[in-house]
Amino acid sequence: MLELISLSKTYRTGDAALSDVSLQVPKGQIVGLIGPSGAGKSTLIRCINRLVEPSTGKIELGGVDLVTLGRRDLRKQRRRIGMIFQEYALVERLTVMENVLSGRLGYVPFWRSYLRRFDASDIQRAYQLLDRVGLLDHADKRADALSGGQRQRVGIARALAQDPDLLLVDEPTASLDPKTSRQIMRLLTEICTERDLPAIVNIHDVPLARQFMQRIVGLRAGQIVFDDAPTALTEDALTRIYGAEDWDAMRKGDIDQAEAENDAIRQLAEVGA
Ligand SMILES: Nc1ncnc2c1ncn2[C@@H]1O[C@H](COP(=O)(O)OP(=O)(O)OP(=O)(O)O)[C@@H](O)[C@H]1O
Repeated sequence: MLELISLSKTYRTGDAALSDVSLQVPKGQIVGLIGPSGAGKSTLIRCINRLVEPSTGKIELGGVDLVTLGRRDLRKQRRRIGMIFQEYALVERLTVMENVLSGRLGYVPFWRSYLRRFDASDIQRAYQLLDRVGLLDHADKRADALSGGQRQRVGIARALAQDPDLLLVDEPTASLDPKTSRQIMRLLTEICTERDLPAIVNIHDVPLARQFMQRIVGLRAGQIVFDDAPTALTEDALTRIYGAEDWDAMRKGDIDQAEAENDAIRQLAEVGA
């Protein structure tokens, strides 16, 4: 389980990005983090893996407080946290297999990682993970030869190669088309259930969050203003999270996008007819 206890972060500039945030994410639960720009979503995720130092509060993962760790222990604990990024963060010139194996680098001694020598068991596991994300046939391809959706699948397999106790996922579908986005979200939710993994997903797309998340946490100005099941995410709740003006604009954007998709499907059907 992941537990945030009264977490606050004020940047040196004086920006209070998080104020007294408390949150428990049990094993196997996937939580969607939504909120307007500047609400503190990235700061929250970055505090958990200590890319940003929290100002006050505790972050416990399976009972270990991540905030007070020294450098060495922090490196060890970071292995337990799998990160998945919007822009995939793959090494483009390496193969799919090598990218997945890089998830093991925190576990192998430096000289072996330098020579990129991995145990047979690591390699076998990487094949299993590639099979799970549907990329077994692409193991030897270079990462830059893959589509966006395939790259994100490699990103997921790499995070799982770490054998993580937590997944932190930063806008995983922001660079993908709507259909591929749904496939990636489905894969992520299935994986969290199968592995009993807690996950926090920073997600801008409200309809996608509603469709796939088990729980939604809404941040506004660094505070949790909504924490409930997707079914409770009413227009009122969304107005509370985003403010009336922004939510109206977002809703209109979603309707325009859905209409554009329907138009495209209709036109394609007409061409095919
Ligand atoms: N490195 C930094 N130094 C100073 N202030 C920062 C820094 N990073 C973020 N902030 C401020 O902290 C607040 C929260 O920012 P954060 O990036 O966490 O929000 P967000 O919800 O992830 O926004 P977005 O959806 O636009 O990515 C904002 O006011 C932002 O300006």
